[in-house]
Amino acid sequence: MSDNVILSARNLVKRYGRVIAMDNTNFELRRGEVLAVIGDNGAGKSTLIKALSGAVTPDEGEIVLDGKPVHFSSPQDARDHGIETVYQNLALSPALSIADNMFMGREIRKGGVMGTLFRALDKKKMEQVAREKLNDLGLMTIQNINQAVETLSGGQRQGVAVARAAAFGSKVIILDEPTAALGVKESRKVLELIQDVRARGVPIVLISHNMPHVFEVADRIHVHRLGKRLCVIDPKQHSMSDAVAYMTGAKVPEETMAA
Ligand SMILES: Nc1ncnc2c1ncn2[C@@H]1O[C@H](COP(=O)(O)OP(=O)(O)OP(=O)(O)O)[C@@H](O)[C@H]1O
Repeated sequence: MSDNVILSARNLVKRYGRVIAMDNTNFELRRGEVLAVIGDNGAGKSTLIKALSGAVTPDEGEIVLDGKPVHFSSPQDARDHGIETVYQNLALSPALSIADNMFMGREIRKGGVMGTLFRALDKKKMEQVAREKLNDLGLMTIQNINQAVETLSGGQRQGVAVARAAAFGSKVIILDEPTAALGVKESRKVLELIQDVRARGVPIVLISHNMPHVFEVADRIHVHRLGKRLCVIDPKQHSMSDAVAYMTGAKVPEETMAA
């Protein structure tokens, strides 16, 4: 397998009783790219993403991260390996502040006995780092880092979730429908953020039903159909109507990009 590939999967299978959610599917994410994953409802995109992010254990098949086979036992295990997934709804805890959300599960403790024995949090340090990370990604339209996340706009929330994923040395960021609940302006911000993250060299998997968004930011498009990857297309060589036709089976792809 080429060095250019950061995350791949081969022949993944997942059965739920008689339903085959993944039917020998393959997957390949290259370094530094935005790979969109598209497919009709029930095609098996979520199951694939859950397998890549440790939320589902495949019945068969192999996942390779950075050249090494991996078997994730949980989403936390996948995170520990550098795969961050931002789900549309589950991304953040609304009642907690921005800084607390950014450091959830990775809190910075105070030095000395207060930190080691009493596990006291270094709030100042966390606020400072959170501010820096948001600033880096051009997200400082947020006024107050101690503001509860529930008071942010949808776009800002997505921003915080993506910033959190991007801030902690992730190797891969998976975004599940990041613009689905957002207005035009907020969607634009999130699309810009995706491009910023790519510019920093972090590859992104973008699951989306929004064809204009997919065509705007994706370097390649993985088309999923009936539980497996049907083809990978170049958005510069194919139209949105081609993509939809492949997804729905109205058209069979003739040639696809090397996957
Ligand atoms: N936990 C489960 N138990 C039973 N069947 C499941 C489960 N998860 C997924 N499936 C089935 O597997 C198939 C693929 O579902 P999946 O959610 O992966 O598709 P999807 O492409 O993400 O769909 P959508 O775009 O509608 O979210 C569907 O037929 C679904 O009903």
